[in-house]
Parts: sequence; C-alpha cells; structure tokens
Amino acid sequence: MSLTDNESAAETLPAEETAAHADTGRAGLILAGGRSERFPTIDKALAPLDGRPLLGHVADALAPVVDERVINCRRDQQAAFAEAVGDDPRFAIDPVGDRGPLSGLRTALAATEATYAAVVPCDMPFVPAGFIEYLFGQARHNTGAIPRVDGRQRSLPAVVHVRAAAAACEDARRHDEGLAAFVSALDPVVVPERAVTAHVGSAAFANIDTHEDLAAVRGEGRRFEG
Ligand SMILES: Nc1nc2c(ncn2[C@@H]2O[C@H](COP(=O)(O)OP(=O)(O)OP(=O)(O)O)[C@@H](O)[C@H]2O)c(=O)[nH]1
Ligand SMILES: [Mg+2]
Repeated sequence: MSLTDNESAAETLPAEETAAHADTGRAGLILAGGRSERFPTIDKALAPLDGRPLLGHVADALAPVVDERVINCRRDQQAAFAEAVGDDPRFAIDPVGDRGPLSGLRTALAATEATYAAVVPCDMPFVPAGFIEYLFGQARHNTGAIPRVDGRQRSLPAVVHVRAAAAACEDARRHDEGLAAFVSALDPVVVPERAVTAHVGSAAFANIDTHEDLAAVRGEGRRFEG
C-alpha cells in the first residue's frame, strides 16, 4: 500500500482508531467532600495553617504544575471553599454527598478533559509542587504513579491517567470497594521509597485528621519544597 493509500485510509477511520489520544493537559483534583468528623467544629479544609486554609495550601501547590484545578466537594461547601482559595478554581459537586472518597474521585475525574490528573486530598498541606511535578513525570506512559512512604504504598497523593482512572473507579465501585481497590485496579507505578525521599521527606505527606495533628505541624511552614 502506498503512503497515499495509507493517508486516505486514515482519513476515513474515526479519529479514535487512527492515533493515540491527544494530550489534553494536566488537571489537579482536590478531594474535599468529607465531613471532617474527627475535626470537630469546622470543616478541616478551612482550618488555618500559617495563615492559609489547608485547602488553600493544596490549591497553591497544584497551581504551578497543572492547567486547571478542580475541587470536589458537596454543594453546601462550595461558597466557603471558593472564598478560601480565592483564585477561581473549578468545582465538581457530588451529585449525592457522603458516598466516600472514591465517589468524590469519580465526580472529579468526570469534570476534567485533561489526560493526566494529580489527586490530592484537602488535608495534605505540605505536598510540594516539585513533588507533584515529579509524579507527573513518573506517571507518563503509565496508568499513574503513587509514592511509597514509610514502608507503605500510599493511595494519595497520586497522578493518574484520567481515562484509566475513571475505568478503575468503576471497577472498584462495582465491588463496593474504596480507594485501595481503586489503586489496585489502576495498577500505577509505585515510586520506590528511596526515590521519594530523594525528593521530599516523609513529613511532606503529613495529613491532618484531628486538631492534634494540626497543632503538631503548625509552624512547620512549607519547608518541604522539592
Ligand atoms: N466527595 C467525598 N469526599 C470524601 C468523602 N469522605 C472523605 N472524603 C475526602 O477524602 C479525603 C480523605 O478522607 P478523610 O481524611 O477521612 O476526611 P473526612 O472524611 O472529611 O474526615 P473524617 O470525617 O474525620 O473521616 C478527604 O480529602 C475528604 O475530603 C465523601 O463522602 N465524599
Ligand atoms: Mg473519612
């Protein structure tokens, strides 16, 4: 078959069959639809750390390394979150709230056209932009990348291929399972601990569940730049 024949054959095939999907950029998905039950009195996403709400720290870390940021939450959280972040993120609102983090992730994934997405929970304020960038690099040509920290593989933060992750969400949900099942269905690259610690200390992965957790990290600042 001549080159010309090839070209005309390609023209008649649907785009999906002729080429890999075009890269449509990077998203940053922030999971923030939980009830913060271990953090009484306020939504932990809004809890201040060094003068900025936790959610703001996560949004700031994502800003330099993604094309768009999407916050997943319930409708009743949206106005306060928009004000807290301040620079016009998009929202992916759970159609039904309180269905767990995997359900929130599914909502967030459906809200972006990006090829790859970083997924960070609102309560992980010290993950540096440089490390998220590194995870994007590790995820390239794979279904995603997650770090091994302190001897165990973490579900989050993650960088995921959006289409592969949406399919893995469906697999995990079909079996009524959570984030760990999602990760095993996705089968991402697990970045070895030695490679992770070459970029950041394990304190970068501190997550805030209680007022005590927050008190313990107050004043740490953003000293985990990677
Ligand atoms: N959309 C959505 N996100 C959730 C839900 N539950 C937890 N998350 C998010 O998943 C991440 C990890 O969850 P947790 O650390 O347990 O947060 P949480 O559920 O708000 O806190 P607790 O009530 O103390 O368990 C956080 O970013 C939460 O906002 C939910 O039912 N829906
Ligand atoms: Mg919870």
